[in-house]
Amino acid sequence: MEKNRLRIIISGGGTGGHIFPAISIANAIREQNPDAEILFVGAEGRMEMDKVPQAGYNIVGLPVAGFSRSLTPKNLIVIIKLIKSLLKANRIVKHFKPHVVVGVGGYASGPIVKAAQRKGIPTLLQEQNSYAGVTNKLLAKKAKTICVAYEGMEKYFPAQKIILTGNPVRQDIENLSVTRNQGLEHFGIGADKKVLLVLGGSLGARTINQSLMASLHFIKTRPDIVVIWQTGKLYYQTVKEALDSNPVENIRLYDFIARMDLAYVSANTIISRAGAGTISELCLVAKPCILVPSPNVAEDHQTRNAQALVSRNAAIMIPDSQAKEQLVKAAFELLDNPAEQKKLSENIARLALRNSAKTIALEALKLAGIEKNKN
Ligand SMILES: CC(=O)N[C@H]1[C@@H](OP(=O)(O)OP(=O)(O)OC[C@H]2O[C@@H](n3ccc(=O)[nH]c3=O)[C@H](O)[C@@H]2O)O[C@H](CO)[C@@H](O)[C@@H]1O
Repeated sequence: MEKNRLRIIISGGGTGGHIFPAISIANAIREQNPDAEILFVGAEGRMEMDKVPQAGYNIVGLPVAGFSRSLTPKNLIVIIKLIKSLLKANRIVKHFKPHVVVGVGGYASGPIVKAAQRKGIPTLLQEQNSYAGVTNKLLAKKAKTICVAYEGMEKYFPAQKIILTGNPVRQDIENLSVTRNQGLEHFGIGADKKVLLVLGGSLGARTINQSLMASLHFIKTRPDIVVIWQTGKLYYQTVKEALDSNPVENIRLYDFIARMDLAYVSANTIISRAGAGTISELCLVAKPCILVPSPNVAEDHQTRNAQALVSRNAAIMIPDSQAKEQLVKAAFELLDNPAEQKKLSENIARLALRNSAKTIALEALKLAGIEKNKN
């Protein structure tokens, strides 16, 4: 460790929704300050322990785990792990001596941000959702800056600390540089077709998959529409086998789509879960969409994310419980209604927030005592 180098810890993870923004913030800090020493702190055994090194950063894991919502003896183990994590977090902070610590939510950010706050090191929180997670709410009291993606977050955090930055989005999606024709070619779709893109978040969505499975005969009746369908890794094989025995020409099936930029430019309408990162992208690419919030997330935060759009006529929402009957029919109706598509796409575009990773990086540098030019 060099004495004069800027040192920053970025902590959190769990799902793609936390890790991708964390990596974007790190990249933006590096761009501003190429010498900065950046250390990630994640949860042992979680996705960040692979994804962060792949992105070229060092990561240390804490033995932290989540509490079970019901009273079970397992929670005793969780408490022991939490104590161990707090001790390890203290050691990391003592040894690495960060100038600032950034927490993006998820298990690991709790102990490390807390350890930094106890030592008087400035901390910055990033909340991706329109509803604050428990960890971020607890850490907010002593945090210096809280970067959020939705208006109205003073319900959860002290208003004077909040900065509306939006969620970091990959460059190739924020500044789309591909054409629709390139997209259609990539997915093997004719230029005269309408495209429905179906997304289930980084892990895939069971209900959305079941809704499409239940509508295969209906999809077949519309050869003018092509469906690009992302199932998620877990569900891919089952769906593929069903389609192998009952082929549907106008479906393109994927477990995960690497080129989301090409998928977005191709789409006329999108069906999606309401994860915060995906919503930030939908605002930037300004596409009409139908959101089916996952009912399986903490405090039903995806419904709140979706409502923030629906209340501004910027998206349609269908509850998970009604998706099987309504989803595909509603999507095809929207595909057949250019005026409604135009209205939704104009309204969702108004909610787009740009340059989020850079803005957050500049705020972190400010806390570290380094002022940078905003342009
Ligand atoms: C089940 C769960 O816990 N979901 C949470 C998780 O969502 P999840 O991990 O699904 O994350 P988001 O919706 O925020 O982001 C998904 C990211 O994966 C990318 N992508 C997705 C599919 C694909 O085929 N290819 C691809 O690259 C998207 O472009 C996007 O960048 O974190 C979000 C942010 O805290 C939360 O709002 C979600 O509630």
